[in-house]
Amino acid sequence: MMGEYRPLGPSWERPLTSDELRGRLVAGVALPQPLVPARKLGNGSELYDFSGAMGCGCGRPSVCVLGAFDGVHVGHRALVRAAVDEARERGLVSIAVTFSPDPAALLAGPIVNDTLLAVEDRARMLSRLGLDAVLVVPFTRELAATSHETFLREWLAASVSPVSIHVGADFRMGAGGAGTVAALRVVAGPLGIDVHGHELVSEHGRAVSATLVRRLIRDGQVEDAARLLCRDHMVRGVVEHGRGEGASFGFPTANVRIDASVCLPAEGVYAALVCDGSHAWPAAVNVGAPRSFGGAAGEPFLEASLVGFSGDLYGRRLSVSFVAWLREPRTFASVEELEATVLGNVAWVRKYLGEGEVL
Ligand SMILES: Cc1cc2nc3c(=O)[nH]c(=O)nc-3n(C[C@H](O)[C@H](O)[C@H](O)COP(=O)(O)O)c2cc1C
Ligand SMILES: Nc1ncnc2c1ncn2[C@@H]1O[C@H](COP(=O)(O)OP(=O)(O)OP(=O)(O)O)[C@@H](O)[C@H]1O
Repeated sequence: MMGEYRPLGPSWERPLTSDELRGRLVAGVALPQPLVPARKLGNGSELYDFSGAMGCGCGRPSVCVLGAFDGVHVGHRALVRAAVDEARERGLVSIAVTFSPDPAALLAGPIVNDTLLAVEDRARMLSRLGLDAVLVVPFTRELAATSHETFLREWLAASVSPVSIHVGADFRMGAGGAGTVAALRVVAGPLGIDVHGHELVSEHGRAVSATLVRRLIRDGQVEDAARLLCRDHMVRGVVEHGRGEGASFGFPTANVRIDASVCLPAEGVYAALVCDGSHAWPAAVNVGAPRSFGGAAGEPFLEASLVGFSGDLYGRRLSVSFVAWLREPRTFASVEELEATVLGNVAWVRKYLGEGEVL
């Protein structure tokens, strides 16, 4: 039960149970799950050795999965499962080799609000899928210009000794994206490394990708995104002082400065779970500066009205997990209308996510 995310479906015909709420927080790594400290390797990459299988070096033969794995969506999970299964059967070490920043982000230029999971949360999420280790390779322009032959022979083979590599059928790496599955096989074969190119996991005929999940989130379709992520999309940030008027409206709010580069959902109002690391509350969340008070569309802004919380959260680091879309942002003609509408949103949250503290 714990750690399981089960979508309720579009109907919301019943409230989530407290087990389901806790399960969603665990599945989304909103709770602080211990993560082994990363070990810096000579080549600048960082190794998270979850099972201790890597010992003092990376010399043991391994089964590898390769890619950015932003979001750790259902397609990434299938690939990791195949690698973990093979490693278990053959008594080998399983390892995800991932890159930071996401190669697509670096190559596309400065993209704001795009990351689904910060690298530590990505490692946390991958650790839960049974992998022995995650290697985070710093993705630089120099690495981008490195050929797939060089990366495979001199980099990968030297650092994680792969005997088998699992990637998606669309995978490409190395300079100019020349390292397709077929091209990797040409280089890997003589080195005694198998390359498995897996058919992509699809939904409704569309391959699942981090790009698709980002698009859904930016459109406010957080429940569809959650189905593909197997968890609620979560962002983290620190509580700052706002204008302080919310308290007098009958709904105090925490203004959260979201970490830069995180993929923020479409402007609008959501039902969410807010967690400070040890406690969590249901919340009605507004994304986007309040338009009734001169806020302009597009300003990065998030405020949460927590159900069952009273106290001070200033300076605290919170996670916000988006559970359901409630409505579009509005410019209200009067404070009374604003207050009634927001209190109506809070009532929805109270009904479906509970009356107060989840943890
Ligand atoms: C769940 C929720 C929904 C909100 N929806 C809107 C909205 O649609 N339009 C708007 O102008 N402000 C909206 N607000 C923002 C309020 O106007 C804001 O909380 C109020 O101005 C108090 O801000 P302060 O805490 O910075 O003083 C919403 C706030 C919350 C918590
Ligand atoms: N739907 C999928 N099914 C199976 N494997 C996948 C799927 N999507 C990606 N992969 C594989 O997972 C690894 C990590 O891929 P990557 O991080 O590039 O994912 P992505 O979701 O396609 O990202 P983006 O949309 O940003 O390009 C790669 O080997 C990739 O081929």
